[in-house]
Amino acid sequence: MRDHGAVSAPAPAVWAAPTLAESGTGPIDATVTIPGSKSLTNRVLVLAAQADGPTDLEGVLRSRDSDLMVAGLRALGCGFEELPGGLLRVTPGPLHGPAHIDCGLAGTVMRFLPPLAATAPGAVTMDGDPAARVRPMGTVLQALRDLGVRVDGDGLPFTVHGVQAPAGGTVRIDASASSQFVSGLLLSGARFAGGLTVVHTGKPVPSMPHIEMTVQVLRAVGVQVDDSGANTWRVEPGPVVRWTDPIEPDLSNATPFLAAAAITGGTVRIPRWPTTTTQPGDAVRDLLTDMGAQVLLRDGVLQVTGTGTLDPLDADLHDIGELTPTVAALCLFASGTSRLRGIAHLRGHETDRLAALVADIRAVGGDADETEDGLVIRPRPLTGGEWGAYADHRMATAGAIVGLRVPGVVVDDIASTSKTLPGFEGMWARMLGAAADVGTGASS
Ligand SMILES: O=C(O)C1=C[C@@H](OP(=O)(O)O)[C@@H](O)[C@H](O)C1
Ligand SMILES: C=C(OP(=O)(O)O)C(=O)O
Repeated sequence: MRDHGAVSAPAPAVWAAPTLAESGTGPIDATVTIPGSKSLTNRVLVLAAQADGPTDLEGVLRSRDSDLMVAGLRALGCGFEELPGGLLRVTPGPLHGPAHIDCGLAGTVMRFLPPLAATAPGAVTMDGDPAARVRPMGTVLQALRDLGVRVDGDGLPFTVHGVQAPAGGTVRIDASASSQFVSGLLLSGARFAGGLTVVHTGKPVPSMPHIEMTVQVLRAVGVQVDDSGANTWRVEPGPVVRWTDPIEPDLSNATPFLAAAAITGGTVRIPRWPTTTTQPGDAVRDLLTDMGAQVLLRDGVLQVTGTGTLDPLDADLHDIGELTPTVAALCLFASGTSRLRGIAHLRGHETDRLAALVADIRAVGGDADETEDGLVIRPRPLTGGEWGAYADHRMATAGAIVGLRVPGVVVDDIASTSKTLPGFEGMWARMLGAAADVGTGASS
């Protein structure tokens, strides 16, 4: 069985992004199979660790972020077993410390596990990559303190001193820097003796679809949630039953492939596109339609075809911030100036994504500026150059998109894609030379 014990950051790997012209295969015409959603996988893993019996999970993502979640839950006392057919069996045990948890650069691990650790008697220390240590964390830790849990530290590294059934109750937080502060508390709320009521006060919470996803998965495992009031969520204490559905593909990870079709006049199809979903990646259908691509969802397959022109965008991405690197790459090839708004919180993502995008766009001869809450991107002819990944999977895949049309783009660390999509380069190469299905298994 795969070792989920230590999931260190992969060594950086320089990658010359292939242009479509170099691939010599004509327009892209590919069907790309996308692995499971990071956000769903890591929520379902946290819930399976609290369930009333073993859960066999189908379609879970295997990547650094999900491996870190598995390792963290294992450290807290949970069992994991690979079953035939790609299933992962999660066997909940009594959760307890002492334990050490490596969060890597995974927001879902660093924000979802402290509230669970608060319910695991003993000391649980958590740390992560150097880049993780500057990500906003204090809100979750202060929330736990306000709930009577002892916590040492205000950011990574920190220690949570868990107890059997912490009292719970009402906690007020400012979640304007990350929706994950709310999701993390809700996901373990049923284990607090009095349940949890989370009240947000402050500027609007970003990434609201991700909180809707949290509410939906909690209800699917029998947890009672009241989200009827604005900025208030109530989770009742009680048992967690088993999750049964296959995990949806990661729609955000599908977006670089769809963007490839849109900017090159090719066609990309993504199977198993859900009819309804809380994944923010589903918004790519509207974004690409607004930009002039042809978008068709039929029989569970999303098909995008580039039409040869791309209109500029003026869009508020507050709810769907994780799509920004893909969208920014698309905007470089639009017919006019694009404005992306509502994404100041991206400064606390894997890297400061606004600064990183501006730096990378300029490095390949482009013209972009940061605004207070977003980006302005003015298309102009691009040249090659080094595209920095900043350890950020979505920055790396944005570089791949740009490189399709611009010779000489070199991504300085393509290995960063292993955060949520290991094997990305192989999938990309096969898309360019694709005859048939582009899965994740085979090497290129
Ligand atoms: O809960 C989740 O799974 C996520 C929530 C969002 O975080 P923010 O609210 O910090 O943007 C999103 O950007 C991230 O990729 C995944
Ligand atoms: C912001 C992201 O990740 P994380 O879950 O680490 O916050 C992302 O994947 O775009």
